[in-house]
Amino acid sequence: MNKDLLDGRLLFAIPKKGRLHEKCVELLSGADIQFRRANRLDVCLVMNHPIALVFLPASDIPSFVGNGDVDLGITGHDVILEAKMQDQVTEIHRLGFGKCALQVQTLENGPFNAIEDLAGKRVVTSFDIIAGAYFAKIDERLNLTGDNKTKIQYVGGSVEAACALGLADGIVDLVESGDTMRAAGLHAIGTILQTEAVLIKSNVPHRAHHAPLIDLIANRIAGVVAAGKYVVCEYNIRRQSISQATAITPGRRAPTISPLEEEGWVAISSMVEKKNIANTMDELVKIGAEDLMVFNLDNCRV
Ligand SMILES: Nc1ncnc2c1ncn2[C@@H]1O[C@H](COP(=O)(O)OP(=O)(O)OP(=O)(O)O)[C@@H](O)[C@H]1O
Ligand SMILES: O=P(O)(O)OC[C@H]1O[C@H](OP(=O)(O)OP(=O)(O)O)[C@H](O)[C@@H]1O
Repeated sequence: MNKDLLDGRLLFAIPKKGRLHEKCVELLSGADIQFRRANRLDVCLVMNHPIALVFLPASDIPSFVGNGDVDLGITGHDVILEAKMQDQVTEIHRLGFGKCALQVQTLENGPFNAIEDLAGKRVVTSFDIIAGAYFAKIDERLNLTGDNKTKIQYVGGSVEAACALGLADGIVDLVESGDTMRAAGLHAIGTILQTEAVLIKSNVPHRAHHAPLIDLIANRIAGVVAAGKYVVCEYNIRRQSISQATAITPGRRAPTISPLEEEGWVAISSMVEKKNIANTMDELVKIGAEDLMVFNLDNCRV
């Protein structure tokens, strides 16, 4: 692509493959950031904003944003810490996907069942910076020095195989459902951190002229994320139950309450967190709510 085409455009880095890619593309579509990516091309122009998307490996995005080569990016919180870029980037929003935990794991029927048991032993991981810092603190606490310190070895993938192959006494790897860990005969003996995908911007000052466009995109993305988190719950209820009903569905600011044509009844409409909706409906039915309806949101600003 001709470099002049990028002049003046905000550069926005998106994971080019892997766990986060598909969700990012959905998020861009929800925020009406329109693009057509030619086959195998890693840079593409957004049609309805002065933005160019740059498709990069998730693990490279923190340093591209942190060094000011691109303005905005989406990647995992874990990846930012692993790249030691937490002071060079600002995490604008958590995005509610790519949620998992970075855990210390050992063989289920093996001798190492606590973090302290692993201190001084061999740990294999793709997160050698985070795991190194974590075990350095444990070594220090246990006064392990020199050759007695925990040995951290980097591998690029298939970390879960390292214990069974006899290469490691423990591993540090991401766990979401736990299927990979269980299939490899491992169990978790400690959690180093919880992570999810985040929208990040560069702290490099020469990128500051893009601030209004960054705010616009960040607000749109926040709207799409919130829309995925909430539903709208509407129901009818007797007037004398309003205070109980509003305690169950307080809404974000307050519920909307409208009179019904039928004497003594009102309709209440309120945003409810999706994960609580089944319990909320049970409680509403118990206090006499009728005609309950739940609607998904396509988009919102809250
Ligand atoms: N099982 C998972 N569940 C949820 N999020 C995950 C999971 N695995 C990884 N992630 C998140 O996605 C990020 C990228 O992981 P992913 O495995 O897709 O890497 P990748 O850059 O595509 O590397 P690779 O090419 O080795 O697969 C991780 O750093 C983490 O934030
Ligand atoms: O707890 P689970 O739901 O099983 O997820 C955990 C697995 O997901 C990630 O790998 P991924 O499947 O993305 O493949 P990778 O090993 O190629 O990175 C991670 O490295 C684990 O192996």
